[in-house]
Amino acid sequence: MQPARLAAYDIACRRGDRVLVRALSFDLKPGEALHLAGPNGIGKSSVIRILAGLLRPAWGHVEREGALALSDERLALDAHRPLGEALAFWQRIDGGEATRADFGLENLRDVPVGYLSTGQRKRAGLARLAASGAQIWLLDEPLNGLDTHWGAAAQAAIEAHRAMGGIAVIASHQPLGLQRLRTISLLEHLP
Ligand SMILES: Nc1ncnc2c1ncn2[C@@H]1O[C@H](COP(=O)(O)OP(=O)(O)OP(=O)(O)O)[C@@H](O)[C@H]1O
Repeated sequence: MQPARLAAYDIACRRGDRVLVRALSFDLKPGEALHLAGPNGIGKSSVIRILAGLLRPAWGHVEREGALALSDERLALDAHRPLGEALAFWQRIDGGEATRADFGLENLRDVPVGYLSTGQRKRAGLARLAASGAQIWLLDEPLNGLDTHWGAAAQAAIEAHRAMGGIAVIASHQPLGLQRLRTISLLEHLP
């Protein structure tokens, strides 16, 4: 894996006519993880979209070195295809290697993506992320909809990614059980 880096310099986030977050800076190197914390509506998803390059910061800038993959509530898999086919299709496009992370999807490979339950959809999204080969993972509420077992499996997959030199940014209002985790509360970055 090429050395990755993700850094934010004095970022401000505006949505509509409201500034949500200001003066947010960090610098993440291989193996590091950041938890963006804060209550509903504070701007966690908006910051993730800025880091992904999908939303322009009102101020400041982001520097990325390495490929980036995003997992959020929008499942990036074709709803009408069987899950196994949908994952294989994107794995060919994304060009990643087969992942060892187990999201318990083996028995669901013939089920159309659109029929998956909330937790199964979340696991499918994480499986696509894990198979992408991207060094930088952006995860927006990765534990939402997951039971205790699969919540722990998702966090184990993040730890395995870090152990291989990957970077993870996790936006979540829930506590996380990751090692050496840096936490930034967006409550400390209100305008
Ligand atoms: N396109 C938009 N235009 C204007 N306001 C928006 C837009 N998208 C989101 N917002 C507002 O920005 C604020 C932050 O939303 P965001 O989804 O980033 O918060 P969050 O911290 O991720 O919340 P949650 O924990 O509920 O997912 C909310 O008040 C939301 O209504």
